[in-house]
Amino acid sequence: SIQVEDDRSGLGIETLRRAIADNLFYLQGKWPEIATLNDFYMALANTVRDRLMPRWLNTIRNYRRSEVRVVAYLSAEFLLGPHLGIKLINLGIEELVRQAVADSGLALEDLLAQEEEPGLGNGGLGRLAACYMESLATLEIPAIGYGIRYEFGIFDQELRDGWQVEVTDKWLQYGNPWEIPRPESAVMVRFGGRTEAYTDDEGAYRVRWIPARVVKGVPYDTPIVGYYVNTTNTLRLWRAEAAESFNFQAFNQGDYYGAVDQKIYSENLTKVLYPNDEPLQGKQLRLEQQYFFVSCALQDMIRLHRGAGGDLRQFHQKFAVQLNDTHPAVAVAELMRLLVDEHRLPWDAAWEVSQSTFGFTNHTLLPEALEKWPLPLFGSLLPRHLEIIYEINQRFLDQARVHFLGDSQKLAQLSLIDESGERYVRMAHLACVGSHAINGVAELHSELLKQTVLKDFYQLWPQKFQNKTNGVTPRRWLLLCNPRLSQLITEHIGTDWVCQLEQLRQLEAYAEDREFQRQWRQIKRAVKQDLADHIQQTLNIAINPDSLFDIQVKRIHEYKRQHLNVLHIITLYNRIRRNPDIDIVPRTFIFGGKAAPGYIMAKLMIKVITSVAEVVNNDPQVCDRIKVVFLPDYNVTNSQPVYPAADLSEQISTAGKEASGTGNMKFSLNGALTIGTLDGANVEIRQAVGAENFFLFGLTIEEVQQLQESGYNPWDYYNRTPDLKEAINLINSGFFSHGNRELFKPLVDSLVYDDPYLLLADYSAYIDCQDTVGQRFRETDTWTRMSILNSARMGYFSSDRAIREYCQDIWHVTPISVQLKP
Ligand SMILES: CCc1ccc([C@H](C)CC(=O)N[C@@H]2O[C@H](CO)[C@@H](O)[C@H](O)[C@H]2O)cc1
Repeated sequence: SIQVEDDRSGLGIETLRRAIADNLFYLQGKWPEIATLNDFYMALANTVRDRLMPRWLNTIRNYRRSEVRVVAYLSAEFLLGPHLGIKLINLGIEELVRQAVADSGLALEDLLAQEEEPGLGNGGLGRLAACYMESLATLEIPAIGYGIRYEFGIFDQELRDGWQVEVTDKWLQYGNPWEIPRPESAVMVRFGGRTEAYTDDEGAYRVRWIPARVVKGVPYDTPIVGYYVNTTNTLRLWRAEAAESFNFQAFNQGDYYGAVDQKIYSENLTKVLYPNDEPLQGKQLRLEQQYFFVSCALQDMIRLHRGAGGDLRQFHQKFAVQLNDTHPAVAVAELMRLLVDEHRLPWDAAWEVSQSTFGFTNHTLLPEALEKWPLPLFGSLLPRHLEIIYEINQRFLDQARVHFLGDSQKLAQLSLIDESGERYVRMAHLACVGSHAINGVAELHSELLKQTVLKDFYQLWPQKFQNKTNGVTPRRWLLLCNPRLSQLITEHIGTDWVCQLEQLRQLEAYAEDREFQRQWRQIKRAVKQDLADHIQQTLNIAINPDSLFDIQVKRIHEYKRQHLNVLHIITLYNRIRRNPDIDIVPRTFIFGGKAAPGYIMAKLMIKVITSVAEVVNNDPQVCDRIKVVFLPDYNVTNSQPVYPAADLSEQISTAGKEASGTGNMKFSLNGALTIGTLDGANVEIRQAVGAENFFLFGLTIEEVQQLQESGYNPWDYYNRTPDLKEAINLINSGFFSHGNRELFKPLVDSLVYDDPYLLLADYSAYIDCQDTVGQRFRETDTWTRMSILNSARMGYFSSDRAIREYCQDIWHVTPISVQLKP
């Protein structure tokens, strides 16, 4: 008898092919001959989704078991990237599906390319949250990610005449097969209004909050599949809807706008992601977004806990809640409101629970990125929370007063309320007071936190402070984005490295092996050729795959110093112009990254890159020895072919400014060598790969502080460094701007008169280091050995290692393997 597999779960190639055809017919409602590629993508996506459902529902069943402790990761951003590819890999069905799609007359690559990525984040912080969610599932840790389901994610970037132009990110226009709406789990969120004290039926003093507006929060669940495990955790993203989507009375009175204004107002709440990556905007809608998803999340957790028969006094034993920077920090006040006002726990008991529940991760030292809300705004939007924050502050300062013997200056510095001028609520302080653990994201950063922005808290609670150096998931950032290198690695050391990245160290044995070196080089060459073909097709720029691919991809920001990279390019260009026969190593400089729309200097940095590119790429004297490319719309999808293709990874931020970086890890993992400063995780990468396999340059954090204290005058460096002066003068002359001397004046002036990020001070060391890079690249075997050793020694920088540390030191949770019960 013919064995027919279940259409929904079967993994036979014929069953998969039939399931795709069925979903195309029944879900997309299309005949194959008229179906679009997107229809086939949707049909395939639903076919794959069916196959993860048993894991997902059995994992969810676990959450409800009272004895199961769950990690809740609260983040305003989750930069997930496309789903289909990583789900095929983590389910272990990639080759089966590739065959089934081929049997349907299509190519899997073409369907993968159809997916609109959910760009629900800006950069490092959002992507880290996504890597951590994937590692939590792979490590079989029960976890829920809580965030916002923005209707419009990070803008799409187009370059028009070399300038960034933002285009709305309509990621939901064709629907999203990877989410399930859960209207039955909606919760209500209040805003504005006033509070009222009253005595309850037990005669206890109580406060009620009479809101001005109520909005409905509707959750949408997305499965996060672990690698080769049954655990499939939930990412619960909240969408705002009108509590009353249509006001019939208003309509009857002919007030048609009134009938829907609530709907418009409410839905505006989760309409769009704020595209700022560091500079603060302090807009009311931003605070509303933060409070909205935090209240939804905490109400959801309390419902789950009580649903499992839990007592709220043990809430912290059920949930370990991590605050991903200060964006969800209002959670400290919201949990107190829910426990005290709604569930009538005594203040002290509630505070005990609250502090034991929260952990806080800081991701930036930039003063302009530390969130503080004007008191009037905060008080008018969240009147009850302000009262609670006053109470928390009172009790905290009483404690601090004892410790600091009434040092009022110190108390003012510690206070949750900044009383220095305009009055503000300091969200980082609220997070520190309300959490039992505070961590930075790289050793240097965590040290700087204790010495600078949070030093007073460190003095008060040294035991709370920890370091958790960032990590990246090897499933997306090696197995998925670099299948050829992954295969070479697996052929030599087996497959364990995918979940035990430390296993890569076994590659050290092959670092000098000539045949292995040849294969390693061949794969890098092939990946570079692919990127060259992509750039030729999409940007019509011909690049030489044998040139040194020198890549800097990350958000555009002055502290990341993309403009220092440009100064190197112009310096090389001037060398060629001075002596056209000069023998330089052919280089392809590749940039990518979005600028926050309101960040003028960052936008000017993009323009100077594209302007230099236009001149250098078309200058016959250069004759292709240098090419400069700005890859538009840098996002997760577009970054995946870039990390594997790099020879050189640019990590050149001013020491003390980049909290960690994670791109630096992705590059090294894929065999790129790093040119970088002693900043963020560069320090630990250099320690891991060996100083001899890392191109270090620049001022250390101590030297930066000394120079700034001793009075830094960039003009002196400009004057006494001929190559630097010539490069800056060339920009200033209008040479790259069709003679327009005004265009880049703001950039040049900021450098020669102010230079807050010390580019001019680091210029000479950078150029010298780049010359060393060029020489080393000529020594092919040496470079290949260094490249192999870089990959071999990146095991520590797996997000699995980071998550194991969070589980052990902050969340105190242990893995639970999921049984697939029918
Ligand atoms: C209020 C606007 C805003 C938005 C985002 C942020 C994030 C904290 C910025 C961010 O993404 N920081 C990056 O976080 C990464 C993950 O830890 C680090 O690797 C980067 O060094 C850090 O810049 C700050 C301020």
